[in-house]
Amino acid sequence: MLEVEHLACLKGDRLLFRDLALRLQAGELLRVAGANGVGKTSLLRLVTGLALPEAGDIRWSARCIRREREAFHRELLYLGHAPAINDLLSPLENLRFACAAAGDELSAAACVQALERIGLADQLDLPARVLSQGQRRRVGLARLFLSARRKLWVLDEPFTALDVKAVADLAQALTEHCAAGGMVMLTTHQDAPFAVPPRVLDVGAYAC
Ligand SMILES: Nc1ncnc2c1ncn2[C@@H]1O[C@H](COP(=O)(O)OP(=O)(O)OP(=O)(O)O)[C@@H](O)[C@H]1O
Repeated sequence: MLEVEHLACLKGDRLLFRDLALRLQAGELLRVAGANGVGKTSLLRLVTGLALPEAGDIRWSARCIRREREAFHRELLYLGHAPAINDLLSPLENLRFACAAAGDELSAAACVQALERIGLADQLDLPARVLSQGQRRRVGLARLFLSARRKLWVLDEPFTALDVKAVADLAQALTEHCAAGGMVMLTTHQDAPFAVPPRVLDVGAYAC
């Protein structure tokens, strides 16, 4: 379980939010909502341990994520709002690099399968710089199909630039991850076709 209590986020000299609390249990999908600039991305970065809070506690399996950083990160998949892609590399090379950097030893065949599943069968070997925005997004999202063992998926605007079918497929993949005992925490400004509407956390309710 992910537990957050009394969380405060400072940017420069501005307190974005304070006293934010959330709980995410196995099987749950949480949508982090709020206006532009309210602090959704900032919250995701705090929860993943990529940024430090001004105040508050973040626990994974009842342990502080700062003290158990490595164990926490083994169970976490974080995809930021901008696809982290090297333009000179192909989708396959990018995916293999991202997996290796995260400590996942995966075969080329498994990566090819994930890219095919996300709809990039015809772009496997193209340099990433020629890909469309939606295809670039898909390169990053292919990691979802290789990350079932990572319980917590934290996704910043995963639906951006995807076409209607890809949005539906992604919503299905996230639902399946939760059904298998995983957890998803995401931001999105668009309505995604989830079979069951996700629980919503409004960051604006904690704004300063
Ligand atoms: N040095 C700084 N001083 C003051 N405010 C800052 C500083 N750096 C960032 N900010 C503010 O912190 C906020 C960061 O917002 P964040 O990216 O978390 O918002 P968001 O809710 O994800 O927005 P969006 O919906 O646009 O993606 C913004 O309002 C930004 O203006």
